[in-house]
Amino acid sequence: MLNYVTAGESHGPQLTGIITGVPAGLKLDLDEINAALAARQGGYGRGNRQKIEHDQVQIVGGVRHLITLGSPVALVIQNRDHAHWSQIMDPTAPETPQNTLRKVERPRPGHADLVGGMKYRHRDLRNVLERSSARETAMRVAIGNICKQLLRQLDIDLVGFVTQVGPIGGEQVPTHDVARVTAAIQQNDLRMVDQEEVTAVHDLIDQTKRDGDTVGGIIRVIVENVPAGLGSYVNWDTKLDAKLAAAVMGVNAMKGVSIGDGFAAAQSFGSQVMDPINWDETEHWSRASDHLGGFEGGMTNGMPIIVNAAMKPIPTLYKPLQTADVNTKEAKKANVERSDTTAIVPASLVIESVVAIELVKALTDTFDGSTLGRLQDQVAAYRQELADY
Ligand SMILES: Cc1cc2nc3c(=O)[nH]c(=O)nc-3n(C[C@H](O)[C@H](O)[C@H](O)COP(=O)(O)O)c2cc1C
Ligand SMILES: C=C(O[C@@H]1CC(C(=O)O)=C[C@@H](OP(=O)(O)O)[C@H]1O)C(=O)O
Repeated sequence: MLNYVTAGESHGPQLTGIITGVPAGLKLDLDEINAALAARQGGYGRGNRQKIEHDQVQIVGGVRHLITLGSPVALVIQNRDHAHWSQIMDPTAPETPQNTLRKVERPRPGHADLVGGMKYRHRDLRNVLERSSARETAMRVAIGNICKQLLRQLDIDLVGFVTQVGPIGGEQVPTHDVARVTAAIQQNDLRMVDQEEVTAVHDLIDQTKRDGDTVGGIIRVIVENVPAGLGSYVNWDTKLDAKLAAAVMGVNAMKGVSIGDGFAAAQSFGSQVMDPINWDETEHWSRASDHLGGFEGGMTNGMPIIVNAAMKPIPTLYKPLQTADVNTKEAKKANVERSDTTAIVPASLVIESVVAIELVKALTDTFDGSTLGRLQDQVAAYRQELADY
């Protein structure tokens, strides 16, 4: 089964990622990975860090001539900003007054600073924020894009987009058409389908920034053409909707995950929420609707997967909140580290990525993922079996 680990601090030399279980024989499109990284850097409301970075993936293991070998794939993304932090963030230089400059002692409410310091006995909270920073999500997007490329070889496509920023937007008519959504969101810098909301959201973000405040939002990922029966009802820890929820919640600043109609389903009657089953000669098994977001019993049911994620506002406020110095215990205003006003756009790419990764995990758990060819054969045979059921 595919798995991955990442390492690296926000202002350290680089991010490192290792993916195990990538099938042999997958031809990688490097430009596509780099385009995904560039998209994650963009979006309205980002801070100045992205003017410094120019994220490009280096593949340093597991691939020859752009084709995966079946061995662990190792990836690197440089932190250009490290040049400005080379002493402070040098992994091996001894501690001196010079390289402990820019100590963080006033924890920001909502960030990992205070609890991370308590747990790991750090008195310089930089030791916490450097890793809790969402800089790490650049690597998850690179890994996610490799998974997206693999899914495409199995005719599975997905897209993440923004449905709400602060109070603007909201539940739209669920759209299951990945190509249509992808085309629509490329028309604006908010990855929103509804173009009419875009100007209002720009104004909201501008005003929020002027106020020294921040704003969150809601992201949706839709996935098309996933075969029924991935995941299982037989045990709590085999349910794929639960694994997806954990992966989404594992992204920085996520506070809610729902599938399909999600919380709205709780306000509706059963007749409005269950997706009626149909069988006919051409379509075989199909559903009249997709309120349940493609899941029944923790298993994919063949309908598009719909995952929603609620992102809280960014914790670092330019008008900082009350806190206390972790060393002197004096009441102070929280630390202000350069920051985004909103990161809902990059987060939509990160959520898309973790969903892609989780689906590849499920596929390579269910089928033999040693080689792409065998995986394709097994998935095709399985799809035929489902159609014949
Ligand atoms: C793409 C992305 C960018 C983010 N940028 C910032 C930022 O500039 N400043 C900040 O304080 N938090 C930012 N965050 C949120 C923090 O990383 C996050 O709130 C923090 O790690 C605490 O974790 P938690 O919110 O999951 O509890 C960002 C999150 C994401 C997904
Ligand atoms: C570096 C990225 O996001 C960072 C995430 C982040 C945080 O606290 O999560 C804080 C900011 O870091 P910095 O103080 O260096 O600007 C963001 O810029 C990135 O997305 O590439």
